[in-house]
Amino acid sequence: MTAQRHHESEPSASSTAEALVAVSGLKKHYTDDGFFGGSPVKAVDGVDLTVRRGETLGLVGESGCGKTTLGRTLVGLETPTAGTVRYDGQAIDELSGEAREQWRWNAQMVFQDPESSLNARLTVGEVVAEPLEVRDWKTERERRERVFDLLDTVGLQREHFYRYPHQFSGGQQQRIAIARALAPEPDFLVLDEPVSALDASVQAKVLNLLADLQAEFGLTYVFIAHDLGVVRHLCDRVAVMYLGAIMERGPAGELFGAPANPYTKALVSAIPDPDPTASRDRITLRNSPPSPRDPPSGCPFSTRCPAKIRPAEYDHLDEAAWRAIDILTEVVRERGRTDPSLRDRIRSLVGRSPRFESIDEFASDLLSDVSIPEDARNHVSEAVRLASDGREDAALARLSTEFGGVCDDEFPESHSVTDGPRRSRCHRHRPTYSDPPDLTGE
Ligand SMILES: Nc1ncnc2c1ncn2[C@@H]1O[C@H](COP(=O)(O)OP(=O)(O)OP(=O)(O)O)[C@@H](O)[C@H]1O
Repeated sequence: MTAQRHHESEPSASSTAEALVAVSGLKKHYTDDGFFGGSPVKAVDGVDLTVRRGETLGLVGESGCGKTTLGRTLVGLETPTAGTVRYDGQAIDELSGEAREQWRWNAQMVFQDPESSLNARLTVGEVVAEPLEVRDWKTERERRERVFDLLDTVGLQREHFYRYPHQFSGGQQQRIAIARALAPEPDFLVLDEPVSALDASVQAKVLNLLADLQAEFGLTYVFIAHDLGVVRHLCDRVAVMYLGAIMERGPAGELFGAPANPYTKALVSAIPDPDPTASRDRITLRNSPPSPRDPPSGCPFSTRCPAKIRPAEYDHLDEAAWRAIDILTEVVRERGRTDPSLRDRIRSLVGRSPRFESIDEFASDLLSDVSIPEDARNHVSEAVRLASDGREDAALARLSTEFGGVCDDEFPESHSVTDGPRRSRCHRHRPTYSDPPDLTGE
């Protein structure tokens, strides 16, 4: 079953006044025709987000959750599969001619790895001047003057104009990349992990430079980062992404101080505490995120969520039993994903694969130390029998009917979680359920 991904309504007229970039129902799916071709990679899968003029919005989440793809789509380096990107109130797919050029000019991106983002055959001056030349901006003399000014702005020297990028350190290369991004005088920059490739000692300098540039030129930033400590320090607001969706968003201080969504709780619990004497429990998430080719049909986080809502009739099952049932469900789903003809090909290539064949053995191993009451155990055994007959869909249906709940079936709506602008996607925010509990100390 594919759950409907309802999205939030478009920003109201009053909020668009302060929105520089607003996206609604945004999707970016990649289709390929390779060996595993078929389902598209749903890198961004229904995002609603506003970036306010002059702010720094942090975009965080585990590797592969779609941050870079979303960032690239915001500056026009990717074309959305669905949804709308508005820049300064204008839908960008409706822009053409000079208006479109102007938007491309206004929205720039800085990439993680400066070395590979700079053309090694051009001098620094040529690299920075390139965007101006492409647009035939003013005279060559004026372009040269502008590049000198930009080098000065990012803390490089005039004589660096004539050198090549490889002659510089990582921090200086990132300064060159920033100068290049600033050349068209943009209002909006997507900074994709701009300091993660740099030495720790240089990171702070580049971050300070970015903060100074923002203050001087009134820039609006989307700051993509893994390092939540940096995001907390630098960003006004934060959006937490998981498997192509925004799970929570709100002011950085509030969101880090009292995360509302179970996924944010887990991420925040992993931020190292600057006070080494403070004791804080970390939430350990099991497994890795599911494939974006085949995301769960309900809540994207449902396969790993420690606060998942369980059916009331199985209140008596303990956490170990639920964990075993969840793992079994994932393994059956994984088997079901693999086309039987592909299974045969793999079998003929690598010999008999226990992963594909002995689900009974796997299940009896998994469940041997777990206490599962008889009523539940009968359903589990029936599901294993169906999977063992190659009827994974029927097995999944059985597991889902018996043990599934709202988190497996429905994409969660975005709920307001404070009086302010905080929003979180989690069924537990519905009045019928209790809020996500403290998840530490598992
Ligand atoms: N051009 C592409 N073609 C096919 N799949 C892609 C493409 N670009 C990204 N993807 C896939 O889309 C998903 C999201 O990738 P993306 O790089 O946006 O994530 P991310 O959160 O930025 O990850 P990271 O933090 O590792 O950079 C991943 O599964 C990735 O493999």
